[in-house]
Amino acid sequence: MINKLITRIKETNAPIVVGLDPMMKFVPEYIKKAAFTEYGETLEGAAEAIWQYNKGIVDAIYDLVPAVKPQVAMYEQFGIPGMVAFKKTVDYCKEKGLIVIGDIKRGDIGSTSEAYAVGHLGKVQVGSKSYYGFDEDFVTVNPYLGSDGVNPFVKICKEEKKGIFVLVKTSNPSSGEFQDQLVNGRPLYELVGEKVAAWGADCMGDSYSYVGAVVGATYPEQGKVLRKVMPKAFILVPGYGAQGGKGADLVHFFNEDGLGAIINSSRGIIAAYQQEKYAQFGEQNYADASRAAVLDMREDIAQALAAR
Ligand SMILES: O=c1ccn([C@@H]2O[C@H](COP(=O)(O)O)[C@@H](O)[C@H]2O)c(=O)[nH]1
Repeated sequence: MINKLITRIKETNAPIVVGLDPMMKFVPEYIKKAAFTEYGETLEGAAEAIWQYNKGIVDAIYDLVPAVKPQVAMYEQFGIPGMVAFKKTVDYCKEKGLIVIGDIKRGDIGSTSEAYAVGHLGKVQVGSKSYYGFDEDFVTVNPYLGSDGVNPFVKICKEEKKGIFVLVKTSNPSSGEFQDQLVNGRPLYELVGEKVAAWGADCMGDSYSYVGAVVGATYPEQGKVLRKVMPKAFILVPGYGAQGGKGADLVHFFNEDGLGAIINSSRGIIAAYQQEKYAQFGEQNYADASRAAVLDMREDIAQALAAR
């Protein structure tokens, strides 16, 4: 899957992942109205609304980008109907040829991590049969329980030819509270970066490992260091757009080959129509606004890379 991701990045010329983080406040009124008319103001109604909203966005951007990243929390808050909408979104994106990165941030003791890995990347055994659960292509993994929380994901990735992105240095303001703590004089995120390189060493695709990392665009200096610590890890970079990250902040996340990073934007793209810059599209054309935002993001990144 890492090879496919790289091929699609080259084909689209867009190292971009569109974050599918649907919030009800982003869903246009006409979509909510239709969903609530059919299902009432219920969890089912909300789930239908976010599914229809997602579908509109995916139809508008699927030819421009290699990948999408549905954030499971945005679906989980609507209980079982929300998780059905998550699965429908995963399947629809895959039908459209998109690579799906499930932002699930899981990681637990080994036996529990194994169940998470089976449920999201692999197949679960039921008697003599086996079934895919959510069946994303990549998932995000929280490594802070140590190797036994990560290894089950790596094992399933090997079997299924899928991949993971391991949280190394997250984009949020308080990420330094623990991640920047010095251990033997070095920040913890650097040690985690070294572990990512080690976990990924025997998980190589043609040029990059399918054990990747998450490093926030909001920490460009740390990104520069981590790029060197994990030269073969693909870096998923959230924090662009709504969290303040800009094209110029991203350049050090890429290797000299122009590859090695994929930049996420969620709110900045899916709720573009609510921004002044794209307001002319209006609510009815929210998906066209998302398409315009992807094109602008692609240009921003291309300019930043050309100027480095
Ligand atoms: O360090 C991290 C890890 C994950 N995320 C996730 O990415 C998106 C960002 O959304 P925006 O709307 O583009 O800010 C969201 O799903 C986060 O949970 C992150 O932001 N930082």
